Amino acid sequence: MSVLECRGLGVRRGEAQVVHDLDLVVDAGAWVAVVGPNGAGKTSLLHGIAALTPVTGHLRLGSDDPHQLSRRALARRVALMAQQPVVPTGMTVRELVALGRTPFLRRFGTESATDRAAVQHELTRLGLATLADRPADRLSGGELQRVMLARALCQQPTLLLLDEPTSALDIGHQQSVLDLVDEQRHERGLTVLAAMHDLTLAAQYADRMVLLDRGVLVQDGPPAAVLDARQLNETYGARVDVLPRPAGPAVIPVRPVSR
Ligand SMILES: Nc1ncnc2c1ncn2[C@@H]1O[C@H](COP(=O)(O)OP(=O)(O)OP(=O)(O)O)[C@@H](O)[C@H]1O
Repeated sequence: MSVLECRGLGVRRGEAQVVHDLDLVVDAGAWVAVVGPNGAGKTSLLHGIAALTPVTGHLRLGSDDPHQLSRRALARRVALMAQQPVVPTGMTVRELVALGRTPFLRRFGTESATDRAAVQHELTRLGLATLADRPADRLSGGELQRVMLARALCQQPTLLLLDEPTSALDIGHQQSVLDLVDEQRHERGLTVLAAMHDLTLAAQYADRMVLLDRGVLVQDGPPAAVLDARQLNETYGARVDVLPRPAGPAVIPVRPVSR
């Protein structure tokens, strides 16, 4: 059963068509990395799927059109960890993470013991327990990124959309955060669609990669097939070597040797 189905999907931003005629079917429990150069349309695609931006064509989450679901129903199914999170002023880390429980709150917005336990659980798992009472607008970029992931996981979604989830993280936190998402995938069949610039890291976690170029899906397959040096040169204008490694291909930037 597919969790996500896009057929002939289009996304416009302002006057520009930024995603064109995109076909993508994602099965339950898969991890699909969305890669491509700056401006390729990765964020626009994720925002279209999360019903934050209008789309054209066919889009289904299971059998539902996300654009027709109520915000509450949609938030119980899909969580987006945004690339540029909005942090309300005056909110603590715990309160910001607790926003992930909003779709589960009872009438009058009261938190249950289950909601509080879910928040504490994610704070602890992401190493944020000691930051819980700090103002959320006074965190480092990497701390905030982990807070936003904790909030998304609190939603207990079926589909997790990650937009550059590790861009501000040091190498240790990159691995621990992606390991944690992968654990959720195996424990409860979470499906992951993640826009990532680090191709080597993306290849280690995703079992499938889709490559966007100027809004068009140009490659779709296992990382070893998509990460081809010639293709990457064509799409990114990058000089790279691609080395086969047991955990997935490693993409190494190559600087021409100067004389
Ligand atoms: N609100 C907007 N109004 C008009 N154009 C926009 C808007 N947001 C994005 N765009 C344009 O849409 C195109 C796709 O942008 P998008 O953010 O989806 O790309 P991306 O692949 O996520 O890029 P990056 O890797 O730089 O984050 C870009 O040309 C961008 O300038």
